[in-house]
Amino acid sequence: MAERRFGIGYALAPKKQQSFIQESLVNLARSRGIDLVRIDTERSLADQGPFDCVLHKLYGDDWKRELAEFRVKNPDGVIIDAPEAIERLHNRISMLQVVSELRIEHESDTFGIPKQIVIYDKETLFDRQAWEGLKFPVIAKPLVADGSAKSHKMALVFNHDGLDNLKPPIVLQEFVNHGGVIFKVYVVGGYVKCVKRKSLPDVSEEEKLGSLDGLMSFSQISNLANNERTDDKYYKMMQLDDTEMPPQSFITDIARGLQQAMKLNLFNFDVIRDARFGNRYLIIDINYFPGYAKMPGYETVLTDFFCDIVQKKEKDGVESTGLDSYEVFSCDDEVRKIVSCDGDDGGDLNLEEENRIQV
Ligand SMILES: O=P(O)(O)O[C@@H]1[C@@H](OP(=O)(O)O)[C@H](OP(=O)(O)O)[C@H](O)[C@H](OP(=O)(O)O)[C@H]1OP(=O)(O)O
Ligand SMILES: Nc1ncnc2c1ncn2[C@@H]1O[C@H](COP(=O)(O)OP(=O)(O)O)[C@@H](O)[C@H]1O
Ligand SMILES: [Mg+2]
Ligand SMILES: [Mg+2]
Repeated sequence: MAERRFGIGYALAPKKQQSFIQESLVNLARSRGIDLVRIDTERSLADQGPFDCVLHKLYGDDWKRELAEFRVKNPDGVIIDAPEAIERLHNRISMLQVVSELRIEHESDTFGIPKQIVIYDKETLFDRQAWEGLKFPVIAKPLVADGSAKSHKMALVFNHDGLDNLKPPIVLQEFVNHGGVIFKVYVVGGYVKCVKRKSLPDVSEEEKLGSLDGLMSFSQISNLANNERTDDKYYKMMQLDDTEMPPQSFITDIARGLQQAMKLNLFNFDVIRDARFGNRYLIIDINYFPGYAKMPGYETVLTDFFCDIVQKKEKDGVESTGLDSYEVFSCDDEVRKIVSCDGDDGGDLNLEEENRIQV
């Protein structure tokens, strides 16, 4: 009998497609019975395929409608992941709210998020009362995290003078010294991998007091222009060798907790270790469908995941995958309100190029 083959359609932005859909991944998947097929976003999704599974990272209501139509016409198809679940990550407040709701006990380590406030208008930005409990320096982040270059444009703000350059809606988050190294935890279904990356350097007491500009801007600090991130040379170059990793079981528990709470399979989160304590970890960012190609052995990890999904679906039906795509996650009205901020209201830090941090 001919081997049963499975079709997985992918809908990705061109840059993402280029980095993720590598020949090595396509070939490995094919050798294990899975055909990765590009979805033509100019045509109706429901008219393409047939797909056992749809993999996607696209934004907007049109795309959500395409997925809804696909779901109606293909009740057996799996959508990874549900657009409603992904939307939580498009807003830097709702993104981290889920962390505060996790209950994980660990003998020696604790976790949380940095102190932060959301600012919707200039008036509140300069209102000292709104700032109660928050200390300089702070990082100003655009409220919306929609994958645009603008949504990654941040500023380290040292004092009130630095506030003039900010354009709400923004999140102001306390900057926490963490030894210049960030931990990125990649999750693919049941797989969890933690790697080290370069981060912003610590800020000394003198720098806190002496900054003339009041603000320095930066963007995507943990991403290098060159691609050599996974080998020994990279770690030496970045002097990451000496940094101790967080306990694996602790990180895995957080990853599983986040996965269950968010109902997502493909994401990563950024963690820093608070230099004041050494056993206190802070989650600062969660990203949907991150740059997996940077993960060592990504082809095998992703192919294993694809096989797992289609086999579960084949054996026990779509419900068994745990990926019923239109299950809307429960959230309160406030979250619902702030996650639905489409359009050009994502805040813009409006920063001068000369303020860029050199690392
Ligand atoms: O492109 P890459 O490989 O740098 O991946 C980006 C991620 O880098 P990471 O894997 O965390 O190092 C990146 O993570 P950070 O936000 O930089 O922590 C984002 O996930 C980014 O997606 P988006 O622009 O937020 O939609 C990711 O960009 P897209 O590939 O999804 O455009
Ligand atoms: N609260 C914080 N304290 C210290 N450094 C931070 C903090 N928040 C962010 N950073 C630094 O800024 C970088 C970008 O912030 P992040 O929230 O991850 O945004 P992005 O979505 O663009 O990756 C992080 O990788 C880290 O180096
Ligand atoms: Mg990040
Ligand atoms: Mg991010």
